[in-house]
Amino acid sequence: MIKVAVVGASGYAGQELIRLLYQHPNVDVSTITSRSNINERYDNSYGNYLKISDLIFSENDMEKLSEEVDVIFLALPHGVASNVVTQEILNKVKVIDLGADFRIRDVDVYESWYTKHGSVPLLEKAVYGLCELNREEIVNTNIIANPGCYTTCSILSLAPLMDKSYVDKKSIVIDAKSGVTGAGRGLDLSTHYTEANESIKAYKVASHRHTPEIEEQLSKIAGEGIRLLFTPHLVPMNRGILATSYVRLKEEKSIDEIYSIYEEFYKDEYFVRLLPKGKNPETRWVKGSNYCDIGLNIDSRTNTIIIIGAIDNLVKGAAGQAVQNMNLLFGWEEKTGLDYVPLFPI
Ligand SMILES: NC(=O)C1=CN([C@@H]2O[C@H](COP(=O)(O)OP(=O)(O)OC[C@H]3O[C@@H](n4cnc5c(N)ncnc54)[C@H](OP(=O)(O)O)[C@@H]3O)[C@@H](O)[C@H]2O)C=CC1
Ligand SMILES: CC(=O)N[C@@H](CCC(=O)OP(=O)(O)O)C(=O)O
Repeated sequence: MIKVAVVGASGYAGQELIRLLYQHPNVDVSTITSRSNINERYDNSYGNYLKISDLIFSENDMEKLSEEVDVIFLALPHGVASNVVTQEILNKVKVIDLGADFRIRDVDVYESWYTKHGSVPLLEKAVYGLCELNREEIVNTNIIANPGCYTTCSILSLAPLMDKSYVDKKSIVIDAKSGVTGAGRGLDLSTHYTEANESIKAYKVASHRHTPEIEEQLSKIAGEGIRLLFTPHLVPMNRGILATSYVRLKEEKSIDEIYSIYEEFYKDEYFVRLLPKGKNPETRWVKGSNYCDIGLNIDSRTNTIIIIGAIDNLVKGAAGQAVQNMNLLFGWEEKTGLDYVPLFPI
């Protein structure tokens, strides 16, 4: 049994992590922290833990935690983690950060989309924790940058095509939709029930911070700089991301050819479910699970591949992927504690 701490446990991503960790056979959630709920019971914040957990919030004290646990999960807003993680802490404990602070290797890019980075030397030690692509690097690090929700879905949707010369890599467009939990539990008028329900809107058009994260990872596979268009939308559902990606072909290809590429790329991936030809994912079939469902289509009139990806933003897009990363770090089977049938109906 290892001991873990969840910092930022009062938020949605932190809660989802604790829910998954409670069902993990090798883990004891020994400490949960927050700034605003110190000394309060967890089941006061989240009634789903009644009679299940006696956990009490403590303060965010990284030094103390690094002496007490084997893994610290950080589920904090952007810009906080890079000011609390130090090399001294990483010498004692493994850190899995669910935020964006360690996701982008190029500090200038990070600072132009986010804020000043608090620990630049640690950036090159951090590994981008998209398990399906970076398994070998993940097992050898003490600091994992868990990918963002939109980015997980988009990168898994597009990765198999990135080294193909017949794909026009300047043509990529990603149109993505997210449920409202993607915005966290904090109060914000745009995620107020009456503001978000019965409506769909695009937001942060041509300026969403997941754009450079997707570009950096896809560029690594392509071996050239990728520039793409990414437009997120808020839709009135609790969980789920659906990303529709469009990529032009330079020459004609059949759906069978493209399908074989994805089949081969993901043949050993437990959490990627390539749907049969002619079918496309729906967020309702992945809710509460760590699966990423992918559907493939070709529009022969415009010679465009249309890839549809679906994940649960809180699971494969955050907490589930963080547990998958922990499993890799400790040499456990990757699906340990994550092997659930998605919840339906919900
Ligand atoms: N929601 C999602 O679908 C996803 C979220 N993530 C990432 O996970 C992280 C947490 O997101 P989420 O749970 O949604 O957000 P929430 O707003 O729901 O939770 C944020 C948490 O951070 C704490 N916090 C807020 N401000 C500070 C601060 N300045 N210093 C220290 N702690 C602070 C909050 O508690 P308190 O105020 O009590 O300290 C709370 O525990 C973010 O980085 C987000 O990008 C990643 C993928 C998907
Ligand atoms: C609906 C909604 O607001 N979603 C969030 C993305 C949440 C997420 O996963 O991104 P990070 O991990 O990078 O925060 C947003 O667009 O900012």
